[in-house]
Amino acid sequence: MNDRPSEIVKFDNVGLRYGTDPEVLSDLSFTLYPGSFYFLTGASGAGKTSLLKLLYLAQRPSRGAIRMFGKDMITLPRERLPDFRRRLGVVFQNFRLVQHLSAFDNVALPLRLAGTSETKVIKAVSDMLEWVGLSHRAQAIPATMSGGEQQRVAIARAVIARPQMLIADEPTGNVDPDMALKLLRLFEALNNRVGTTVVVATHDVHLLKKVPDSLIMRLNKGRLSDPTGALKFPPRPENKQKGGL
Ligand SMILES: Nc1ncnc2c1ncn2[C@@H]1O[C@H](COP(=O)(O)OP(=O)(O)OP(=O)(O)O)[C@@H](O)[C@H]1O
Repeated sequence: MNDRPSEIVKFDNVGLRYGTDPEVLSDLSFTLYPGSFYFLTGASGAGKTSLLKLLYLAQRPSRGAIRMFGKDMITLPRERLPDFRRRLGVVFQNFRLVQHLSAFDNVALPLRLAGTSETKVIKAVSDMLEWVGLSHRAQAIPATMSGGEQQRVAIARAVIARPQMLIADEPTGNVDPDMALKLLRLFEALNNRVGTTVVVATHDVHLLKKVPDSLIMRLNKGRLSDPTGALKFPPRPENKQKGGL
């Protein structure tokens, strides 16, 4: 039985200010649908990271309503947030790898937290490291890795447990164009085969054209526009959720 909500995220008139500063996000009203692939674009300082922080529940809005997974996130008790965060895979702009753990153990974290058997962890993490071209760096700790390598570890960690929603902040900012495309294909595979809703913030306009079915959200000085109009009539990806990654 499919008990997934018909919308995964709903923002209604959301605003965000830091302290007493003017709002950095204003009047955001939009819906994200399960299984869709969204790009969030906008100039530096437009508010992309701030919007992603609201999505990955690191920040509460100053006003407005946010529903995620069918629940009101504004009134949700703080102690229930971890339940919802576990459904999300997040690629942070500054990676946030655990510095004393190897690449392998960083990627394994979400599976081990979920109680996955060690045999399955070894297979899944080895396959994932191979996909992102880091098999030979499995035992390296983050401080000895390049920015691009750390970024790939962060991406592998975010997708390994097949989250319901993947939120990625400039996930290809530190890799060359070939690797950027490969990582995008990984997100697409997760989106197509597992049905993960994907939200990727990027400056890179070339990236947008690489995912034909993607929807574009554009931020300009904290306000959202929808240049393709697609957000108003989001596709219902009934043909997704076909199988494993
Ligand atoms: N913790 C904070 N405290 C105060 N102001 C902040 C904070 N985080 C972000 N801002 C301000 O909010 C605005 C939006 O920043 P944000 O990082 O969300 O934009 P962005 O579009 O992600 O930028 P970039 O592409 O450069 O990462 C900026 O004016 C920034 O200075």
